[in-house]
Amino acid sequence: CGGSVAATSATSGVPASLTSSGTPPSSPDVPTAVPAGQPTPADVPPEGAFDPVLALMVQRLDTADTVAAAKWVTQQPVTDPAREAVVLAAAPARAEQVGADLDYVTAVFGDQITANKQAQQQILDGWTAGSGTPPTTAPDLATQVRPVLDRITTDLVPALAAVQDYRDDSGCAKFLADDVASVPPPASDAGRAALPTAVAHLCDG
Ligand SMILES: O=C(O)C(=O)C[C@]1(C(=O)O)C=C[C@@H](O)C=C1
Repeated sequence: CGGSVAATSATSGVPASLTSSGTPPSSPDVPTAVPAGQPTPADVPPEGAFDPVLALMVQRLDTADTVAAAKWVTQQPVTDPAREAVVLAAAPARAEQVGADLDYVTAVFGDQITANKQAQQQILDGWTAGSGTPPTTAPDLATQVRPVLDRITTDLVPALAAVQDYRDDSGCAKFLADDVASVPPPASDAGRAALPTAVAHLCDG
Protein backbone atom coordinates (compact mmCIF):
# COMPACT_ATOMS: atom_id res chain seq x y z
CA CYS A 1 0.00 0.00 0.00
CA GLY A 2 1.08 3.53 -0.57
CA GLY A 3 3.04 4.54 2.45
CA SER A 4 1.66 8.02 3.00
CA VAL A 5 3.27 9.66 5.92
CA ALA A 6 1.24 12.78 6.35
CA ALA A 7 -2.21 12.63 7.85
CA THR A 8 -4.69 13.34 5.13
CA SER A 9 -8.05 13.75 6.68
CA ALA A 10 -9.24 16.70 8.67
CA THR A 11 -9.86 15.90 12.24
CA SER A 12 -13.48 15.63 13.04
CA GLY A 13 -13.28 17.13 16.51
CA VAL A 14 -13.92 20.88 16.40
CA PRO A 15 -12.39 23.01 19.13
CA ALA A 16 -15.69 24.34 20.31
CA SER A 17 -14.25 26.09 23.30
CA LEU A 18 -12.94 28.99 21.22
CA THR A 19 -16.19 29.92 19.60
CA SER A 20 -18.04 31.38 22.53
CA SER A 21 -15.56 33.99 23.70
CA GLY A 22 -15.14 37.51 22.50
CA THR A 23 -18.11 39.32 23.95
CA PRO A 24 -16.77 42.59 25.37
CA PRO A 25 -17.90 43.64 28.81
CA SER A 26 -20.72 46.11 28.83
CA SER A 27 -19.58 49.70 28.73
CA PRO A 28 -18.97 51.11 32.20
CA ASP A 29 -21.84 53.45 32.86
CA VAL A 30 -21.78 52.38 36.46
CA PRO A 31 -20.80 55.16 38.84
CA THR A 32 -17.27 54.88 40.19
CA ALA A 33 -16.54 55.07 43.89
CA VAL A 34 -13.64 57.55 43.51
CA PRO A 35 -14.24 60.86 41.74
CA ALA A 36 -12.16 60.96 38.61
CA GLY A 37 -9.92 63.79 37.50
CA GLN A 38 -8.68 64.96 40.89
CA PRO A 39 -4.86 65.20 40.86
CA THR A 40 -3.42 63.60 43.96
CA PRO A 41 -1.04 65.98 45.75
CA ALA A 42 2.35 64.43 46.43
CA ASP A 43 2.76 63.04 49.91
CA VAL A 44 5.67 65.07 51.21
CA PRO A 45 7.59 64.73 54.49
CA PRO A 46 7.40 67.72 56.84
CA GLU A 47 9.90 70.52 56.28
CA GLY A 48 13.38 69.59 57.47
CA ALA A 49 12.36 66.03 58.32
CA PHE A 50 15.64 64.53 57.15
CA ASP A 51 17.92 67.21 58.64
CA PRO A 52 18.98 65.26 61.75
CA VAL A 53 19.67 62.16 59.64
CA LEU A 54 21.66 64.14 57.10
CA ALA A 55 23.68 65.93 59.79
CA LEU A 56 24.73 62.56 61.23
CA MET A 57 25.53 61.17 57.78
CA VAL A 58 27.71 64.21 57.11
CA GLN A 59 29.45 63.72 60.47
CA ARG A 60 30.07 60.11 59.53
CA LEU A 61 31.53 61.06 56.15
CA ASP A 62 33.70 63.64 57.87
CA THR A 63 35.46 60.76 59.65
CA ALA A 64 36.70 59.39 56.33
CA ASP A 65 39.83 61.60 56.34
CA THR A 66 40.88 60.30 59.74
CA VAL A 67 40.02 56.70 58.89
CA ALA A 68 41.95 56.99 55.64
CA ALA A 69 44.91 58.50 57.49
CA ALA A 70 44.91 55.63 59.99
CA LYS A 71 44.83 53.15 57.13
CA TRP A 72 47.57 54.94 55.22
CA VAL A 73 49.88 55.05 58.21
CA THR A 74 49.26 51.45 59.23
CA GLN A 75 48.97 50.22 55.63
CA GLN A 76 45.62 48.55 56.14
CA PRO A 77 43.13 48.06 53.31
CA VAL A 78 40.05 50.25 53.14
CA THR A 79 37.72 47.29 53.53
CA ASP A 80 37.66 45.53 56.87
CA PRO A 81 34.96 42.82 56.62
CA ALA A 82 35.09 41.98 60.33
CA ARG A 83 34.49 45.59 61.30
CA GLU A 84 31.68 45.90 58.75
CA ALA A 85 30.02 42.89 60.38
CA VAL A 86 30.27 44.63 63.76
CA VAL A 87 28.68 47.80 62.37
CA LEU A 88 25.96 45.86 60.57
CA ALA A 89 25.15 43.98 63.77
CA ALA A 90 25.17 47.04 66.01
CA ALA A 91 22.76 49.02 63.84
CA PRO A 92 19.86 46.53 63.89
CA ALA A 93 20.50 45.86 67.59
CA ARG A 94 20.05 49.57 68.20
CA ALA A 95 17.01 49.51 65.89
CA GLU A 96 15.35 46.95 68.12
CA GLN A 97 15.94 49.19 71.13
CA VAL A 98 14.28 52.19 69.53
CA GLY A 99 11.63 50.51 67.36
CA ALA A 100 13.24 51.29 64.02
CA ASP A 101 12.56 49.21 60.92
CA LEU A 102 15.32 46.60 60.69
CA ASP A 103 15.37 46.40 56.89
CA TYR A 104 15.47 50.18 56.56
CA VAL A 105 18.27 50.56 59.10
CA THR A 106 20.29 47.74 57.54
CA ALA A 107 19.94 49.17 54.04
CA VAL A 108 20.88 52.67 55.16
CA PHE A 109 23.89 51.45 57.16
CA GLY A 110 25.07 49.41 54.20
CA ASP A 111 25.07 52.69 52.30
CA GLN A 112 26.99 54.46 55.08
CA ILE A 113 29.77 51.90 54.88
CA THR A 114 29.86 52.04 51.08
CA ALA A 115 29.95 55.83 51.19
CA ASN A 116 32.73 55.88 53.78
CA LYS A 117 34.81 53.48 51.71
CA GLN A 118 34.19 55.57 48.61
CA ALA A 119 35.42 58.69 50.41
CA GLN A 120 38.41 56.91 51.95
CA GLN A 121 39.44 55.51 48.58
CA GLN A 122 39.28 58.93 46.95
CA ILE A 123 41.45 60.38 49.71
CA LEU A 124 43.97 57.52 49.54
CA ASP A 125 44.07 57.71 45.73
CA GLY A 126 44.90 61.40 46.04
CA TRP A 127 47.83 60.69 48.35
CA THR A 128 49.00 57.88 46.10
CA ALA A 129 48.87 60.20 43.11
CA GLY A 130 50.95 62.76 44.97
CA SER A 131 48.29 65.38 45.55
CA GLY A 132 48.49 66.76 49.08
CA THR A 133 50.84 65.57 51.75
CA PRO A 134 50.15 62.07 53.07
CA PRO A 135 49.98 61.80 56.86
CA THR A 136 52.83 60.34 58.86
CA THR A 137 50.79 59.92 62.05
CA ALA A 138 47.10 59.25 62.65
CA PRO A 139 44.74 58.56 65.53
CA ASP A 140 44.32 54.91 66.48
CA LEU A 141 41.46 53.33 64.56
CA ALA A 142 40.19 51.03 67.29
CA THR A 143 40.47 53.29 70.31
CA GLN A 144 39.98 56.76 68.82
CA VAL A 145 38.17 56.64 65.49
CA ARG A 146 35.74 53.73 65.65
CA PRO A 147 34.25 54.94 68.95
CA VAL A 148 33.20 58.08 67.04
CA LEU A 149 31.54 55.90 64.41
CA ASP A 150 29.85 53.88 67.15
CA ARG A 151 28.47 57.02 68.74
CA ILE A 152 27.07 58.08 65.36
CA THR A 153 25.37 54.68 65.06
CA THR A 154 23.76 55.21 68.46
CA ASP A 155 22.30 58.52 67.28
CA LEU A 156 21.62 57.74 63.62
CA VAL A 157 19.34 54.76 64.23
CA PRO A 158 16.72 56.67 66.25
CA ALA A 159 16.99 59.50 63.72
CA LEU A 160 16.13 56.94 61.03
CA ALA A 161 13.20 55.68 63.10
CA ALA A 162 11.83 59.22 63.04
CA VAL A 163 11.81 59.36 59.21
CA GLN A 164 11.14 55.75 58.25
CA ASP A 165 7.43 56.37 57.61
CA TYR A 166 8.24 59.03 55.00
CA ARG A 167 10.26 56.71 52.81
CA ASP A 168 7.18 55.66 50.81
CA ASP A 169 5.84 59.20 50.35
CA SER A 170 5.42 59.97 46.67
CA GLY A 171 7.34 63.22 47.18
CA CYS A 172 10.11 61.68 49.29
CA ALA A 173 12.89 61.59 46.69
CA LYS A 174 12.32 65.14 45.47
CA PHE A 175 12.01 66.46 49.02
CA LEU A 176 15.17 64.60 50.05
CA ALA A 177 17.14 65.97 47.10
CA ASP A 178 16.17 69.51 48.09
CA ASP A 179 17.02 68.80 51.72
CA VAL A 180 20.42 67.34 50.81
CA ALA A 181 21.18 70.47 48.79
CA SER A 182 20.29 72.71 51.73
CA VAL A 183 22.21 71.13 54.64
CA PRO A 184 25.85 71.92 55.49
CA PRO A 185 27.81 69.46 53.32
CA PRO A 186 30.77 67.26 54.28
CA ALA A 187 34.02 69.16 54.67
CA SER A 188 36.05 67.36 52.02
CA ASP A 189 35.60 66.88 48.29
CA ALA A 190 35.65 63.13 48.90
CA GLY A 191 32.94 63.38 51.54
CA ARG A 192 30.77 65.55 49.31
CA ALA A 193 31.20 63.12 46.42
CA ALA A 194 30.08 60.22 48.63
CA LEU A 195 26.98 61.91 50.09
CA PRO A 196 24.63 60.69 47.30
CA THR A 197 25.72 57.14 48.13
CA ALA A 198 24.97 57.72 51.81
CA VAL A 199 21.39 58.88 51.14
CA ALA A 200 20.61 56.31 48.44
CA HIS A 201 18.05 54.29 50.44
CA LEU A 202 16.47 57.01 52.55
CA CYS A 203 13.51 57.09 50.17
CA ASP A 204 12.11 53.97 48.57
CA GLY A 205 10.81 55.44 45.36
O1 LIG B 1 36.30 51.08 60.65
C1 LIG B 1 36.87 51.09 59.55
O2 LIG B 1 37.93 50.47 59.36
C2 LIG B 1 36.30 51.82 58.44
O3 LIG B 1 36.92 51.93 57.39
C3 LIG B 1 34.94 52.36 58.56
C4 LIG B 1 33.92 51.43 57.90
C5 LIG B 1 32.52 52.03 58.21
O4 LIG B 1 32.02 52.83 57.41
O5 LIG B 1 31.98 51.73 59.28
C6 LIG B 1 34.16 51.41 56.43
C7 LIG B 1 34.89 50.42 55.83
C8 LIG B 1 35.37 49.23 56.53
O6 LIG B 1 35.23 48.09 55.74
C9 LIG B 1 34.73 49.08 57.85
C10 LIG B 1 34.02 50.06 58.45
